[in-house]
Amino acid sequence: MTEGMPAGRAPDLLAVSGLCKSYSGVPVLQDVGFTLRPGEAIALVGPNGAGKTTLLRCVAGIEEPDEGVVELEGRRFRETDPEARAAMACLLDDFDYFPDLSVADHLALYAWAHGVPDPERTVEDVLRELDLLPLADRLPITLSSGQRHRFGLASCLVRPRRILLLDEPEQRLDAEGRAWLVSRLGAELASGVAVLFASHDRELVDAVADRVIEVGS
Ligand SMILES: Nc1ncnc2c1ncn2[C@@H]1O[C@H](COP(=O)(O)OP(=O)(O)OP(=O)(O)O)[C@@H](O)[C@H]1O
Repeated sequence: MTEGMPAGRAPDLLAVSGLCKSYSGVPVLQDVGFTLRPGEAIALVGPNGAGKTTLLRCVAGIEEPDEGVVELEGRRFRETDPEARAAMACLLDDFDYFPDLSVADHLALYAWAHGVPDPERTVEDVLRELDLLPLADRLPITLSSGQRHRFGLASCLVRPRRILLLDEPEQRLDAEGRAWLVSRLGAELASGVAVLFASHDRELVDAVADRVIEVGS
């Protein structure tokens, strides 16, 4: 246990401190800081343009903050560090895929690249869970926006993860999909995965988040 840590408190997985980010001189993030422990969920809330996505992108290392530090288990987080990359599964605005690989092939490649022992089995299980099995052989471009969003969520679930970073994971999901999301995120937390997510869905936030950060206030 870390010196000085209260008994029973898990050590921080992620520690964010002093994050500042401006675009063209206009401040978006000003001195943002928080910590996230295993099995804990933090929701980022706030109106359109508040800075939620910017904060997630800075934490994921996709965006360079003007100031501030992101640490994974006490070490500075670098996207180029394979260990750090292996820990963080992200679904951000700009989910990218290989346009000429089928849904299943894409996910299998992803699982294999992350060292999952039985990629095909893992992919099949996740496709089934997300109702994507009938679409396994389709190209991503042929999916509806909701199906493509499920595909993005699937890409986070076929790989190992200790932190899930999700930007509006509820978007484009139908009612059944939203109920699934609540229960899946609950299962992730129960297994010790930490979740940092931005959301406009109050029900999802209330059901999943241990703490809420109002971004931009
Ligand atoms: N690359 C960029 N260049 C310039 N301005 C940007 C850039 N990215 C974001 N912004 C601005 O930063 C502010 C925060 O944007 P951000 O996408 O982080 O907000 P958000 O809270 O995620 O919004 P939403 O709820 O609409 O998704 C907005 O004013 C946006 O216009």
